[in-house]
Amino acid sequence: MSATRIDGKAFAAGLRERVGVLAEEFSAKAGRKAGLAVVLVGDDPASQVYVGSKGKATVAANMASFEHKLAGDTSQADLLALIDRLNGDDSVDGILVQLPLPDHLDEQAVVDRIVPNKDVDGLTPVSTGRLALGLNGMVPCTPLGSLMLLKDQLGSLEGLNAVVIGRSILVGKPMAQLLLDANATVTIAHSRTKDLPEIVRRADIVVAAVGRPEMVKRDWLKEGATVIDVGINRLAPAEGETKGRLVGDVDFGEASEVAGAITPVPGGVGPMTIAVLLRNTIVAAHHNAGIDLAEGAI
Ligand SMILES: NC(=O)C1=CN([C@@H]2O[C@H](COP(=O)(O)OP(=O)(O)OC[C@H]3O[C@@H](n4cnc5c(N)ncnc54)[C@H](OP(=O)(O)O)[C@@H]3O)[C@@H](O)[C@H]2O)C=CC1
Ligand SMILES: Nc1nc(=O)c2c([nH]1)NC[C@@H]1CN(c3ccc(C(=O)N[C@@H](CCC(=O)O)C(=O)O)cc3)C=[N+]21
Repeated sequence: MSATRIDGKAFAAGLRERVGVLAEEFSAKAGRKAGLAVVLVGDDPASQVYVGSKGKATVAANMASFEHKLAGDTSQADLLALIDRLNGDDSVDGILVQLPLPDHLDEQAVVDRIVPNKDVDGLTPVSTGRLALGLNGMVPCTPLGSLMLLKDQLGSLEGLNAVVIGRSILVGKPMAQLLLDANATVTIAHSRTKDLPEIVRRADIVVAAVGRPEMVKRDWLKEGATVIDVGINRLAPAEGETKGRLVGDVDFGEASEVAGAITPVPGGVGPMTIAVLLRNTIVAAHHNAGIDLAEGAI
């Protein structure tokens, strides 16, 4: 049996298209474009690429993109001062600080400084608290994009056993919360989990968000399971390659033989993250400008 390949890239393109239409209408009503500011500290080449592609996608969706690239030795005070400036700038609707930050910076203090109504990454205490309480609010992009793919694939998630591998604030925890809200039965696994393959074998839904290349193997999966591979790992270049291959946390070749459906890397969750970031930004822009956006409009 060969699994259905879940085409995140195509789903994301559709979402970006709808965001683009809403953004066009927003500009006409508000007399300004919706704006997203992305802050990058240091010159990690992979992060540079993400920031560049986010910027292009933002402009393509009829929104304004503000990129702030700061030196790797930027001080906490200077970074907080930039956040304060963006908080007070009416042309900025969303602020994303690319994580991880260099070690000398206090990540949570920086994220906490973002005003909740511009928290398009859903990482401030207000956003995480609202998600925990089941209230409307900004939801982190990768988990929300993953949930969209799951609902598209499966319809109702009610009563399904879901195993999330990883418990980060950015991915694992909010993913588990969303699955719980969708009435799945949720298990969260992490680096101290015992008998991980056995736990994963019980799952109808597996979300892998670990950061370990091709960790999840064929015999970890129940026949027909739906697999969401969040991992983005760059392998070392093979002979004759200049750049190593990009792989997920799941061994795609093996898993495809048992899973019912699976997201590829690249072309799965990654493009959804960017599309949902734009979606969150247009939602924030409507709130910030006091313009109604119908429930379920996007
Ligand atoms: N596709 C996309 O859009 C995105 C992809 N990513 C990718 O997703 C992956 C995870 O990202 P993120 O959540 O930020 O990573 P973190 O490093 O913050 O978290 C990794 C989690 O995996 C757990 N873990 C580590 N090793 C094991 C193991 N051997 N067995 C079980 N659990 C383990 C850790 O457990 P513990 O808590 O005990 O340390 C931790 O909870 C990365 O590859 C990242 O690049 C991230 C964001 C967006
Ligand atoms: N505050 C914060 N929020 C984030 O959401 C965040 C972050 N920090 N730090 C880094 C991770 C990583 N991340 C990705 C987004 C898109 C792709 C993506 O589009 N990937 C393409 C391939 C890209 C390529 O070829 O390099 C794909 O999977 O098809 C990947 C990874 C967001 N992150």
